[in-house]
Amino acid sequence: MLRSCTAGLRSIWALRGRREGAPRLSMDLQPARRLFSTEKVIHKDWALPNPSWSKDLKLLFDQFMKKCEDGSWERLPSYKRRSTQESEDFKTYFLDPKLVEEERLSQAQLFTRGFEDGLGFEYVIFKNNDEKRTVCLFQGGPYLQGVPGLLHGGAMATMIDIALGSCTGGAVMTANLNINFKRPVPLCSVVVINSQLDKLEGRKLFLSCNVRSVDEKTLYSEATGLFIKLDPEKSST
Ligand SMILES: CCCCCCCC/C=C\CCCCCCCC(=O)SCCNC(=O)CCNC(=O)[C@H](O)C(C)(C)COP(=O)(O)OP(=O)(O)OC[C@H]1O[C@@H](n2cnc3c(N)ncnc32)[C@H](O)[C@@H]1OP(=O)(O)O
Repeated sequence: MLRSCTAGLRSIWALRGRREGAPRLSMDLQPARRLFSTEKVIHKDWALPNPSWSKDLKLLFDQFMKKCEDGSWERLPSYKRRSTQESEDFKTYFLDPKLVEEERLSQAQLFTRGFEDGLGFEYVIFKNNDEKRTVCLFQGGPYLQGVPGLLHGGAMATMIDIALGSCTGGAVMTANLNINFKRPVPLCSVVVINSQLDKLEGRKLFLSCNVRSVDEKTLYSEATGLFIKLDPEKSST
């Protein structure tokens, strides 16, 4: 585990070194470059391998990509920002312009995608629509440390929330999340989150998941969640 983390960090530092060593642009060109690279970052799909991914994560990714070939599974792309359609869906419920200034909103991004490659949340989600379940492959980086050498429980809870949410569809909010942390997760290791939709009752979606090691021998966590489809007649704020 430690070896893969060190290798990951080494490649991050190597990337940084290259970036820092790159020739600087003149002052006049920098704003244009910043705008261009920001655009590229916003539209980049982050649920794809990068040099910080461990051998385990790449191997599992390849296995699931194979399962996608017959159409039974699909890889969910992941962006730093919500799509225009998703944002419009949620604006219907959270319309109060006093809450967040438009300028601040334009800076908003999914916080799990706010880290440099390998330092935070590295993950990809695969969905099986017929079976109403998803598999999330997650490698928690060194900036997600809680107890020394271990992944912070809040980081795990975040990924569980996202994994359960990926089994829903449309505009939903988490109403309840229950997690049993059974074993601590080593920092920089890869875990597999298996989530499923158990029951749909009106606007209520009942979901559950388990978090296991790649070899499936260790059960790290079990969780249940209640998600509520937002009611267009109600404003939540
Ligand atoms: C989400 C993005 C999706 C994009 C998709 C991208 C691709 C997929 C990839 C990745 C997925 C990403 C997933 C991200 C996940 C992140 C989610 C969050 O972080 S959410 C922030 C934290 N949650 C809050 O802040 C909620 C705060 N609470 C509320 O706003 C309301 O309470 C709300 C909307 C949850 C419900 O309010 P009401 O007014 O619409 O509905 P009422 O009438 O109160 O409840 C409806 C039913 O649910 C029960 N209910 C509500 N809350 C309950 C609770 N806590 N426990 C038990 N039952 C509850 C009620 O008893 C009622 O049941 P009866 O219909 O009468 O049978």
